Amino acid sequence: MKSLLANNRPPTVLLDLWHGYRVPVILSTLTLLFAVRVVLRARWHREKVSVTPPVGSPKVHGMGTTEQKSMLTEKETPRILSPETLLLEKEVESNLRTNEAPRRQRQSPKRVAASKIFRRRSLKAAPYGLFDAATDKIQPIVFFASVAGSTEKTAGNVARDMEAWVDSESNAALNVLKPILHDLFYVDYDDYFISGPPSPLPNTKHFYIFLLPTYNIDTALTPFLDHLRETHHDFRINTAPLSALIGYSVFGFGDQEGWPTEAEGFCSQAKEVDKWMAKLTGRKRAFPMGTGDVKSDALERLKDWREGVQEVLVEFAAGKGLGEGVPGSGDAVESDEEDGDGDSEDADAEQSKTSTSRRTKKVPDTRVDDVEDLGRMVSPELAKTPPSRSSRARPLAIDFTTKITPSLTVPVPSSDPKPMVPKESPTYSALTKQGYSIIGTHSGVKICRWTKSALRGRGSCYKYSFYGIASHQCMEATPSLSCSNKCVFCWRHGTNPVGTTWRWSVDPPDLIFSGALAAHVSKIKSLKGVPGVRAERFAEALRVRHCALSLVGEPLFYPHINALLSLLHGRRISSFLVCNAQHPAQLAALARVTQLYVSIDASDAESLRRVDRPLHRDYWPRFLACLDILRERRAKQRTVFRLTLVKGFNFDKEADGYAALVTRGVPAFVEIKGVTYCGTSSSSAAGLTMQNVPFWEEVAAFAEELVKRLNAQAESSDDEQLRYGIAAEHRHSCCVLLACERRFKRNGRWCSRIDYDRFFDLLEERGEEGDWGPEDYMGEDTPEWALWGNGGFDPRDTRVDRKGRPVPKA
Ligand SMILES: Cc1cc2nc3c(=O)[nH]c(=O)nc-3n(C[C@H](O)[C@H](O)[C@H](O)COP(=O)(O)O)c2cc1C
Ligand code: SF4
Repeated sequence: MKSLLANNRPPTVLLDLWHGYRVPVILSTLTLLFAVRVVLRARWHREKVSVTPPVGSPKVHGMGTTEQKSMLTEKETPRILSPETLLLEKEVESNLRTNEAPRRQRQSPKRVAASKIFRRRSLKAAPYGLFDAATDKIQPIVFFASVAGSTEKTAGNVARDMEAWVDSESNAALNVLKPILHDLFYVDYDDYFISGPPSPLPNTKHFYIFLLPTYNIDTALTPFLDHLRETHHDFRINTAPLSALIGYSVFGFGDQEGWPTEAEGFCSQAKEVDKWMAKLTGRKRAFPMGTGDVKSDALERLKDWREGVQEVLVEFAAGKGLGEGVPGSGDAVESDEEDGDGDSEDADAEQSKTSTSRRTKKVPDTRVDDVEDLGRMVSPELAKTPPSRSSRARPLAIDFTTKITPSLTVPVPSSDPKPMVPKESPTYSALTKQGYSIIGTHSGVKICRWTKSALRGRGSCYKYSFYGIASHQCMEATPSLSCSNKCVFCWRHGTNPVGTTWRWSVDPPDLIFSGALAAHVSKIKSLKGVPGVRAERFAEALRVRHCALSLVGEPLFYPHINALLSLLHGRRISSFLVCNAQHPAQLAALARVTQLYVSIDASDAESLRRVDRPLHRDYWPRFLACLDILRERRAKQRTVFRLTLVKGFNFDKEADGYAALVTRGVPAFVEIKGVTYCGTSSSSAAGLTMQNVPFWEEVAAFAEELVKRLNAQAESSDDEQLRYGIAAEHRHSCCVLLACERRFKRNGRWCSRIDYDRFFDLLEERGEEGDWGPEDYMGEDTPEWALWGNGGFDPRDTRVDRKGRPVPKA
């Protein structure tokens, strides 16, 4: 054993050495290994960044990947930038122009890093969103996306056109900068779509413009939409992180050959971007989204839209901001609830009661502006009695409604006449709260729900289906808020003044005309941010083409009604005037209107008293006199009886009575419409509930019944003028149109529409008293979709329910 140990001496020495130095050796080795690992790790990371581009990035020339020609032009080939260069580029980013080299692209869904929220703008807290016209400048940024290249090309043209516009002499003083063009595939979303871009120059405020195609397949637009959605849903980011922008607008390109309607996907991605941007900017849609079909009208529509956006920029530059009124909405589908409050007598609140369900509505209005109303509210009995003279407001001035005079001379008002609706009166505040603009002291204008609906492509009123009235170009107005009836179904009970005489000061017609037009256009402008408003309809809506003098009150009450009509016609604005058949003298002296209506709310005296609750004691003779005037007028005017059916009040067994009235007045048309329940206190006091609203089937059956009786009379009296037929329907507002067959059927087809241009030409050429009549300005045939049995909904539009959801086609 000893010899073995002697022979093994060297290992013992090694062991001793190990024991003596093992601690420093182990420590040195560990240190060395750690150092090698650190170095290797650092090198590995650097290589990964440069060799493998982020997922979805354009592939880089000379980096071991192939070039993607379709997405990248030569100029746009990304460079690998040093951190210093990146910083520098960030600073000058806003000044980069078209064809800027892309820095980075994200195509994969965005991952939210915890640090993201604390970036830039929140710390800088720039006074964004507020635009100071004296010091600030607007920087438009045109973002586009393109796969096949057409949008890219168009976007370049848009940027150039805008640049030329900025450079033009007339805009020299505008503080709008030349637009910057960005391809959405290459911008870093975090830079532009979390808190708005950094502003390298002081006082620069950004305006985003989007030009987007739609693809129903995965493209680089998909991650962009994901980014917008995720940013909106990220609870750490405030609800409107892009409110720093002064505004935005979107234009979508699509193909209607493959995707004919929006419901079928036309421009759906542009619509999505528009929706998310509304949310992220806190409703800063500055101009309605435009759309264009690349195979037909895209360029034309784009031009109109661009000009609209430029107008908005001019307004911004002048310090007017997004303008007054509706700021738009971030809601994906906006409820139409606001519209359900009964916008107008003419509003035709959508009520197709084809189903069996009956909605009940609470009775909202308890305002009392008139002592008469109070009495009637507390006592339904009192409501049935005509008002006593003593209960009427004094002073009783000239009752011009009984003054038989062929001319509409201004009545001499009582001494010291007062304004009908003074600014400080409760009536004024009640009406303005309901959305009326009061013009002068006795006139009003209001945007009806159909105008809004048509702007959004959600359907027009029955007057479009029947007569071709473009609802978005229609102004609903009245020159007299006062009325001599208190109809049970009137929307405005308790808010509009009543009386049989004009006892107020009189405003001149030009004040009413220009005031109404200005108020209407300003209200239209305030709708530009509302979701779904169509750019082309918005642009058209700024040019008023029709005026419905039927809002509330009695237009014939206004002493200068003829002068007002002549102002309208002078601007080639058509006039549909609805009167309550209580002012025969004024009706007899009325100048030509495009279409003249008389409300026929009952078929006999007792029923008329219950429904219209007229203030005139001799209401029935007045009513009949008006029918006789209409008969006289029928060769010169398009005359219409408007029947409003109220179940339990005026139509259950009255077809014979109405047939007799039609025989007396022989109107060109009879409109039959189910009442729209307005739920006001006075209507409930009169005993009106939802039960009084007829179903569509009931209205349709009544129309058929009336036609049968009229045609029987035509047979028995051998008078072809009494032969009527059902020319059209608008089922979703429960409305049917009867027309005189002899006059309004051409080659076996109904033609209820109007040639408005021809009407104005005839008025100019042959004059007011000239020998011309309705047949001379008869328009196109009634469209197929509006004919009896076809529903009457404009196929260009999309029907929605009250929550804004598309209604499936029947
Ligand atoms: C595969 C494919 C899917 C498309 N999907 C839609 C669609 O869902 N809705 C639509 O309106 N247009 C659709 N289009 C039409 C494009 O949006 C339209 O051609 C657009 O101009 C393409 O723009 P770009 O050339 O800039 O990529 C589609 C086109 C293609 C080729
Ligand atoms: S006629 Fe004009 S105002 Fe009347 S509901 Fe139709 S669009 Fe509105």
